[in-house]
Parts: sequence; C-alpha cells; structure tokens
Amino acid sequence: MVKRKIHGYPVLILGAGRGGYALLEMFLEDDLVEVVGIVDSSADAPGMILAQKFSIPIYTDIHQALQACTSYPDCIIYNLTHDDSVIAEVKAVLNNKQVTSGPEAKLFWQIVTNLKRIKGELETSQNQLNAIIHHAMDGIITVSDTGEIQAFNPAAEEIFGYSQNDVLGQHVKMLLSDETQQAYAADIARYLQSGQRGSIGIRGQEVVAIKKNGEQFPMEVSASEMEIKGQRYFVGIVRDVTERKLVEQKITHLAHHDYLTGLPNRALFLEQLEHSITMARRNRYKVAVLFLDLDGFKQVNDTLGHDAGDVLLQEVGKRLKSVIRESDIVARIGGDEFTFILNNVGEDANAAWVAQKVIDVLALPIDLKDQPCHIGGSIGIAIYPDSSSDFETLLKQADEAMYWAKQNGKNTFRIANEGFTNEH
Ligand SMILES: Nc1nc2c(ncn2[C@@H]2O[C@H](COP(=O)(O)OP(=O)(O)OP(=O)(O)O)[C@@H](O)[C@H]2O)c(=O)[nH]1
Repeated sequence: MVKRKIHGYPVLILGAGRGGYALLEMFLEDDLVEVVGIVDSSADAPGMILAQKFSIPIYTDIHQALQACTSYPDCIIYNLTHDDSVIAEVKAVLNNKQVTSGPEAKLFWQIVTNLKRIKGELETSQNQLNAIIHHAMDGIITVSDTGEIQAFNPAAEEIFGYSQNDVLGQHVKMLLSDETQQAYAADIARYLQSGQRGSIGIRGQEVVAIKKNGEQFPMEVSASEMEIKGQRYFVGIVRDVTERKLVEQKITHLAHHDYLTGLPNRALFLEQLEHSITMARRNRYKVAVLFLDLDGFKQVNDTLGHDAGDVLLQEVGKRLKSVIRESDIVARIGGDEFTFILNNVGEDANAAWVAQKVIDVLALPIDLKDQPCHIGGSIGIAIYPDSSSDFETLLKQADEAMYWAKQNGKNTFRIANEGFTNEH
C-alpha cells in the first residue's frame, strides 16, 4: 500500500462481509476516520465492491494489507472476519498491535448506528421544519436581540418585496414605519432590561410596515422569543392585512350607511344624535332634529318604476347634503324618510329656516327618464332641550310633527310642542 495523504484517523478493516461493509459505510460518512484498506479473501464481498467505488485500496491477501499498513503506525485495525487466527498474524507483522474485534467492534458499530439514526431523525425533523418555514403562507422573520434580521422566508419576501439577501444582517427597522420603529425599540429595550414582555409573545398585534417600494401597509405580527446557545432571538410571524382591513372597513361602512344614497342609516343616526345631545348638554346649546318624509314619492315609483325611484332618492340625498353645514348630519332612515341633526342651532328660527331650504330644494324638478319630475317634502322639527332632553323621544316628536305637517297640506314643516299649529 502506497502511503496516501490522509485526513482522518487511519483504519484497516479485516473482513468485507456484512459487518465489514456496515463499518466501511459508516466510516465513509465520517471525516474523522479514513479507511486505508479493506481485506477479504473474496474480491466480490460487498465491502470490497463498496470500497472500490470510493477508491479505497482492497486486498485479498491479509499479509499484503498488513504490510501496507506499516506506513500508518497509529492505524486502528478492526477484525470483522469471525476468525481470531488473524489476530496473531497482525501482531506478528505490526509489532504486537491491538486488534479491535468481535463484540467490541459490534458494540462500537451499534453505538454509531444509533447516533446515525438519531442524526437521521434530526435531519428529517430539520427538513420538515425548513419545509414548513419555506412554504408557510405567513412571513416568518427571525431577529437577533440587537435587531439584525437572521432569517426571512419566501412569504416574507413576497410581502415586503425584498429578497432574503437584501435583508439578512440588516436592522429590522428597515421593514417598519417610524412610529412602529419607536414602539418596537421601546418594547425591546424594556424587555431586555426588565423582562417586561410588551409586544413580545403577543399574538396578532397590528403595526404599520414598509415595503421595498416605500409603500406602507397594515401588518399583523405575532412575536415570540427563543434562546439558542444562550443567544436570544425574536421570531415574528407576519401577515399583510391590507385586504382584510378594507373588507372590515367596507362591512363597518355598510352596517352604518344606506347602500343607495351612502348617507348614514338609522343606527348611525341614533348613535350620532345621542352624541350630539351629550355635547349639547355639556356645552349648553340647542340641537334640532328634523324628520323629512317625501311627498308624492310613491307615484314616481308607480309611474316610472322602482329604478327611477332609486335614482330620485340618490338625487334627494345629494340635495339634502347640500343645504346643511359640514357639522350637521343627514341620514336616510327608511324608504323615503330622511332625518337631520342640526348641531348648535341657536334659535328655533334657524331650524325653521333650514327646513324651508329643504322644502325649496326638493321643489326643484328632478329629471328622470328625460322628464322633469316633481316631489315635495313634509318636515317635523323637535328641539333639544325645549321639546325633550332624550334623543329617542326627540326623534319620535319630530316624526309626530312631520305627521302633523302632512295632515296640514304637505310641503311644509311643523315644530313639536308648538301646538302643531304654526303655519309657514
Ligand atoms: N325606489 C324605491 N322606493 C322605495 C324604497 N324604499 C321605499 N320605497 C317606496 O317609497 C314609497 C313610500 O311610500 P309613501 O311614503 O306612502 O309615499 P308618498 O307618495 O311619498 O306618500 P306620502 O308620504 O303620503 O306623501 C313606497 O312606494 C315604497 O315602496 C327604495 O329604496 N327605492
């Protein structure tokens, strides 16, 4: 055997049957050991064939192999031949060298096989974990306790528009808006100092993040901490919630607004009226509630159809908005019923003046299907605190006053608690 330059501990295997093959296979995977030869009387033994594939010297003559092994004085010899007579031969050639054989080799082999199995299991679970991180729908970002990005999965690349190479080693603040950065810095600093958790370990916290193109977006983050070899890391599972927020906003809007005119609906009107009354009580001013029911609307529906009626309602909505102040509110609370809140209205006459403006603006013809169409409106007015101090009662009183206006010839208004007798 020509002395080769070897990198591991030199080993000679005697016997290339099942045991020798397994031992060789095991050593091939380990850099610590270098098999310098394998011996078997049969050149077809499985270990001999395997050794050839890896250019490991093979010997059919044990004497020759031992001679070659003299180049490696610290060589370890494993006997897997089940033939103890070879031991004497080794000792004769290699100056009384010890041979590891039989049960020792088997025990060693079993220990290594176990370690190999554990390593395989670890590799499998590591691969599974990597696959989960790689294919996760959510972005997964690992950050060191100094804020450096350590891992950035494909979903995070997709969310932010950065590639992993763009961000690894960079500070995580590059992904966050200014306010979020400050909140994050404060939380982490507090946590590192005092162990107070803040946002760490919190599920589903919403922050404002920034994409590579500078676009800001709402992001949900669940952050948690882990420790590897005494080093602290933070793992953030992140999700772009732009779409979800838009849907939520739409649902909230739909729940509070009339789909046809876009005006507040009954629920939002009552909420805002309650708020207005609270403010008026605190600031000692008057609030007027107007209740408008269109006159002659049914006929539009009956003659021109429901679609034309819808268009009319939309036009009415626009006109009503145009006659009130920004700080006032008009809502559609039923079919052809609209209600108003006039905040800080001053004198009752101002409420009457707005009611008249509404009547006037409704009196202008509305073009429907190329023909001018005429409608009107009857209005009831209730005033806080004169009529009532309760918002629901105020609305009821305005409704009753509107009824009174209808009974008195329509296209007019009445103020509640004024005996419903004022003609205008
Ligand atoms: N096009 C349309 N019509 C609606 C809608 N909601 C309710 N209506 C109709 O509005 C009409 C309301 O009836 P009324 O208040 O009696 O109609 P009116 O002709 O104004 O009667 P007065 O109030 O007595 O003057 C009914 O014909 C309803 O079918 C809607 O969303 N679209």
